[in-house]
Amino acid sequence: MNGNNTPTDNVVSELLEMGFEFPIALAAIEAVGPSLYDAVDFILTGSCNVKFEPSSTQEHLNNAYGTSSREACTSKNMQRSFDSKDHMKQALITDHLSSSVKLEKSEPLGSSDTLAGGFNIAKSKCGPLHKPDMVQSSSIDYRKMLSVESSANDMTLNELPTEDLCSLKNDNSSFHSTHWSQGQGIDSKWETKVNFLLKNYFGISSLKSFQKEALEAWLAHRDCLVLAATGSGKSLCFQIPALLTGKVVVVVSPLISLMHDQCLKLSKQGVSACFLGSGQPDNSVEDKALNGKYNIVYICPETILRLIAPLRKLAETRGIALFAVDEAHCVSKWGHDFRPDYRRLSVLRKNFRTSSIRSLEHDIPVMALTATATHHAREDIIKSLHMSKETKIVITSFFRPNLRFSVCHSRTSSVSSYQRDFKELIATYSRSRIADADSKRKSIADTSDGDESSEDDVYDSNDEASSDKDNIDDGIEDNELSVDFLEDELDLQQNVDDIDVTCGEFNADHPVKDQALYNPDEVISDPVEPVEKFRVTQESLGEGTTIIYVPTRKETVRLSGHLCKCGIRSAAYHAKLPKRHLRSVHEEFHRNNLEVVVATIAFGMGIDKSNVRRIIHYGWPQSLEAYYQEAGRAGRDGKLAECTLYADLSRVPTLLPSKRDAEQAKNAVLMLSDCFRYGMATSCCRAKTLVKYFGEELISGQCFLCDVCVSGPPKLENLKDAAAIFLQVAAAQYGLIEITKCSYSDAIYSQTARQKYLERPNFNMLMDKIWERAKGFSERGKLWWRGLARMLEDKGYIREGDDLVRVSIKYPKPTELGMRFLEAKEDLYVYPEADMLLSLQNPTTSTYASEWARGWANPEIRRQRIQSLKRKRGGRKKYPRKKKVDLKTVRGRLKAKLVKKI
Ligand SMILES: Nc1ncnc2c1ncn2[C@@H]1O[C@H](COP(=O)(O)OP(=O)(O)OP(=O)(O)O)[C@@H](O)[C@H]1O
Ligand SMILES: [Mg+2]
Repeated sequence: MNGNNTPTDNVVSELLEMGFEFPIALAAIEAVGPSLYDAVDFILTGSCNVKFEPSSTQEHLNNAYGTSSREACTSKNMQRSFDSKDHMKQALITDHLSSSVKLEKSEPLGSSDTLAGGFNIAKSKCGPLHKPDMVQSSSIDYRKMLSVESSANDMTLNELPTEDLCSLKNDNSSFHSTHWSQGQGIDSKWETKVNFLLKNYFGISSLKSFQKEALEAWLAHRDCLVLAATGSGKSLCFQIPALLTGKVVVVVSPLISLMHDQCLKLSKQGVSACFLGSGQPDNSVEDKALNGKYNIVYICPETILRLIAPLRKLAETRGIALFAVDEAHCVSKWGHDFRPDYRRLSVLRKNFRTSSIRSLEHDIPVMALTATATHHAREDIIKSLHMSKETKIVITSFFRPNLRFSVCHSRTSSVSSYQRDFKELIATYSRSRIADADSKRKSIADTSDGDESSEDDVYDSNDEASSDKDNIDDGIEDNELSVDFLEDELDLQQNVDDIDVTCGEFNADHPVKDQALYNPDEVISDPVEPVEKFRVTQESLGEGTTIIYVPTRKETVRLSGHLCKCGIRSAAYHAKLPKRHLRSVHEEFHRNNLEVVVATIAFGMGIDKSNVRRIIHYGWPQSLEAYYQEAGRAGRDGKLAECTLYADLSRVPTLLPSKRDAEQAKNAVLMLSDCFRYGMATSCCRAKTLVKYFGEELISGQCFLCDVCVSGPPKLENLKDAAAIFLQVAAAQYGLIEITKCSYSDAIYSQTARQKYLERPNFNMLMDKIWERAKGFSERGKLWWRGLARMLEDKGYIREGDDLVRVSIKYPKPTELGMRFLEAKEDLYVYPEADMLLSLQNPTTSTYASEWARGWANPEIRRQRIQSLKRKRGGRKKYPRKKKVDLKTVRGRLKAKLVKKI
């Protein structure tokens, strides 16, 4: 940040970076002064704390977005919001945990310093443990949170006072002693014991087969790599060993919020746990963890590297049953979420083996778990973690039979696209709200009124046709990043912690006692269920929540604003927003108070909410790994859920900026390229493509649900002639064929022209030649040829002339295989892909460069072109003219900055 900037300048730039509009940022600063924290509060919450009731949402929106934002920012409204600021201020660091938190007035709270030390969870008042909103309905007792030591802290399985657990204790006392030795007490009956634990702690009737395999590997003291679909239940594989042995299980996890949520869940299930993040260490929680007070200790990779020595001690005293590396794809440079610290976890293997700790009978096993790792990534994980040669690899099907995948063309990010693409979503939520309880009649009336007007306001069906046409961009190759992408988007490459505590402790609450509460219907279905269940179904998706992933922070704010305007309870989520807001969004989402969260990929790993019905990607994801991981957050209850990718199929996606070395950059392009091909495909089942990417063949051959399975592929075409011309032109340019052999009449170039292009003719040059010479193909736009070139490249007929890796070929050079195809004059039956179909639906008269250039010499043509350009400009966003700005005033300086940014 510039040293000359005033505090106001800095706050405004920060707000702009967060995605807020300039006038709103200014208005907020005028209202609350140059405090970033207060300004964000002011914008996001208006006159109240973040609430997502329809009325307040509307107000919140009016304050934050669009034309109404200006009205809302009148001094009266601002004053009202400002007056209530104190009311919404976060009093304590832990306030963000839950709005259902109950403060015990009789006992004053300590200072926030004390609170930062950690917190204990009181007994749950919630219902069955496996209820999706169980975590939300809990209450946190701050009195207990403040107690330095709770007797429950030391509670082990043996001491839990329920009848069931007493019987468990009697049954399994041998393996709950502090010095339980792996191998002792675990006999052939281990499965019965595990089933007992499953029922009592997790409300689950039996292990899935992959969980059983992973546990068997652990029992045999083997390292294990578990690859199982998102939401399939990988956590149990490392939670059970802690309960079975009474030893500690250390889990490496990448995010504090993820660790926090898992600890909270475990405490409800009767398992004590804590997490140790990477911030300022809290010695009391850390000490207790290292003294073996908790069954499960979650640690972020940086911290575990710091704690190797005390962990070795722990291994010798209470004992460590297992090291689990969760979200293990973070280890791999070939993965989509690489974390350098994960790579250093090989220290675990080195430091916790019999050769380095004498009292150990066996090396402490390492279990790595992930839902998304290709073959390459798997090898990398095993190698990087120094896992043993005997590592057992447990793989389950990646297939999620209840997910309906589809791809739609959309320009995205333009308001007209929002109106068209989210019309159905808005209608769905409006309908479900209208069908709500009578007691909410008033708010229903408000909402439906709002919807009607908003539809009138925002949706104009006439607009659809015109914007559809606008949507096709035959200019294709646009590798330049938009202004939005040029902002600092580095954090988009990573998930974000929406919690600002560095550690926390969670004591075991009572596990489920009443088996009658256990409802098998609510348990997630096995991922390899027969597909018949969902076959040919158009059943409604039903109620539930939606996550929309967008590529930029600005867009989270913009799209969420649009949805709110249309009456949807929606909120934005991205890494730059204050943690308190993020945590609040997280919780309101889990409580079903929010219908839609519009987020960057910061709304990340480990979102374990059962009723997410739709995952919408609004813009190209960066890899299929990331896409599948994010899509996997839908339908965890086993019911039908939808995963839709809206992308501009006429444009080649670009990589978001990030620090990458040459190898990573190459790999990132390859991953993006696979993603692009997934979007373009029209003939292969989406689910099949996705699981194949992870090395699995779909047994049923297709999912019967996705857009391709439902609509079927397009008509098969023989593109032999087009392919031949493309290859001939390319081969002639490279001098690979005798010019006289060209089948089209005048493909002969002058020697100088040939010389000029000989070195490396690019795709556009080839297009000019094709249109110039092969008149029969003039109705096929560049987009169509781009599709054909991609097919030829995939078949190995052409390759990049400069040997660089690109998402879409730039310098097509025929290969030997391509030349053989050309000579053999073979048929080429293919299904046209998405961009080819798009091009044919919106034919444009193709002009080749030389003709186009000559046009400028003709005054009449020149006049027409200039006029048409002006017309086009008129219809587009008008950028502010460079006005003279007064650099002496704050407003002037900010305006100058804004104009510069644009
Ligand atoms: N054997 C089982 N039977 C029924 N439900 C189970 C079983 N094992 C786990 N589950 C449930 O599956 C849900 C998801 O579990 P978990 O969070 O461990 O998934 P995951 O595989 O780690 O997902 P992710 O890849 O997103 O991290 C949990 O609610 C859990 O209770
Ligand atoms: Mg998990």
